[in-house]
Amino acid sequence: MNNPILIGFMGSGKTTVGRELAKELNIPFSDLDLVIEERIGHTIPEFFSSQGEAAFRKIEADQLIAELDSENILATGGGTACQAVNQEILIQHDRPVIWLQPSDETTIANLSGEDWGKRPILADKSVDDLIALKESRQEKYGKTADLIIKVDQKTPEEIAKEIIEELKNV
Ligand SMILES: Nc1ncnc2c1ncn2[C@@H]1O[C@H](COP(=O)(O)OP(=O)(O)OP(=O)(O)O)[C@@H](O)[C@H]1O
Ligand SMILES: O=C(O)C1=C[C@@H](O)[C@@H](O)[C@H](O)C1
Ligand SMILES: [Mg+2]
Repeated sequence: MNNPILIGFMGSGKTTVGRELAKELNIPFSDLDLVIEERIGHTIPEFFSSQGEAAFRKIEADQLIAELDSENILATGGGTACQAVNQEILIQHDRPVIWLQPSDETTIANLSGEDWGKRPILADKSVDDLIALKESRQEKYGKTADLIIKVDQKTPEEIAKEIIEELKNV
């Protein structure tokens, strides 16, 4: 099997479900955000405030290519699949790209509390801004996705199992 790549908006569960999927399939897991944090020696919010988003996007694109050299299940960052350069890479690759798709309500619930502050893109943003950003990105995720998985009211384990079933048909 070509191991899947998870895409989707912040809080859709890419990291959480990716870990579960890797456990179920007994395949190593990589999380692009975490690999980048190890590489730069700072948290992503720290890097955004010192170097800015454009610098982050360069490293993200570079690290995406590096991660695709491995067979690990890959959880991308929330903006990875929205960058044109990354879309090219994801489309050309023959690994299945899975879009985790939550409702607005689930997105807000998943990002409330601590998780909001860990995402620099959300700094100083309201809930309405968050929903507008999510809406503006939908078409971009759709462009690269081979499979859409709706995640509302499902546990990470259930989502992982559904992905495994659906992958048999991709
Ligand atoms: N299916 C789920 N059921 C319950 N909680 C969930 C589910 N999926 C994710 N969460 C929770 O939502 C929060 C965000 O999840 P996660 O970090 O996996 O999202 P992400 O898509 O990786 O976000 P980012 O794009 O910012 O990396 C976490 O606190 C996680 O525990
Ligand atoms: O949605 C985004 O643009 C981001 C999501 C996070 O996963 C990180 O990759 C970073 O905070 C940017
Ligand atoms: Mg994540």
